[in-house]
Amino acid sequence: MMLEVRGIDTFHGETQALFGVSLSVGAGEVLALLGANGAGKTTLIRSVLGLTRPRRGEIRFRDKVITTWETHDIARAGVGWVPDDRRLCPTLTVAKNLALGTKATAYRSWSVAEVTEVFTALKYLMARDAETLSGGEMQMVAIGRALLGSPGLVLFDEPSQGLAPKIVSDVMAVIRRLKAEGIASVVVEQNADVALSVADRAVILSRGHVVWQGDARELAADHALKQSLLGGLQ
Ligand SMILES: Nc1ncnc2c1ncn2[C@@H]1O[C@H](COP(=O)(O)OP(=O)(O)OP(=O)(O)O)[C@@H](O)[C@H]1O
Repeated sequence: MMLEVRGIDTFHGETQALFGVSLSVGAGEVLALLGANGAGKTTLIRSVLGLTRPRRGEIRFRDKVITTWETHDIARAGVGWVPDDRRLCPTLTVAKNLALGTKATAYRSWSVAEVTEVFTALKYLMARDAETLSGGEMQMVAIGRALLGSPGLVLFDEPSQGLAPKIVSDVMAVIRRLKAEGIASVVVEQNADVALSVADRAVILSRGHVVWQGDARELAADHALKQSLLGGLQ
């Protein structure tokens, strides 16, 4: 198993955001993590990354308990992150932003040439400061940076948010390519149909609780189930 989250309770101050949440992601598996605003999706990602630590429960990555590891050690173990707000260094060039994310792990390394092969537009943007990029271009840099970090698992937080349909489909193609190479992904999405189009399995959170988990295709095909679980979110 690539990632196993077992019964975590995570708080922001005194406010509990996750209640006994458990989920798992196998090698090369794509998990869609769905739910309304405030359901706890980002908190789950932050818990895995050691940014907001769970008070109870356990997180394992490749059978190692990482619950109390430092964030940089979790990254070095092969957990990649594409944050919803991209988190680029605004006054550094695209090339420097990509270089900052580059590291070796136990997983396959990516070259800048491979990243620009995936996102061809990046080739012509290398010398531009990150703050001058469009939202879609920033997202490509954020994903490229995650790939250059040689991940075995990538946590995508709202990858389609604010992007044109063409870029959304490029991003989903990257997730499929990662899968073909055995790299697992967790895809947090407000847009359920986009995430379900690439996912093997889905987990739905509601107010910090897992309320459904199962086969992504089954959920995608069952309009009534989607409606009852996700309401207007599809
Ligand atoms: N820094 C914080 N301080 C206090 N409460 C927080 C903080 N971050 C999140 N929360 C609360 O924790 C709960 C879960 O939030 P979280 O951001 O994980 O949800 P989400 O599913 O990612 O939502 P969204 O789709 O809106 O990003 C919400 O009730 C939110 O208000």
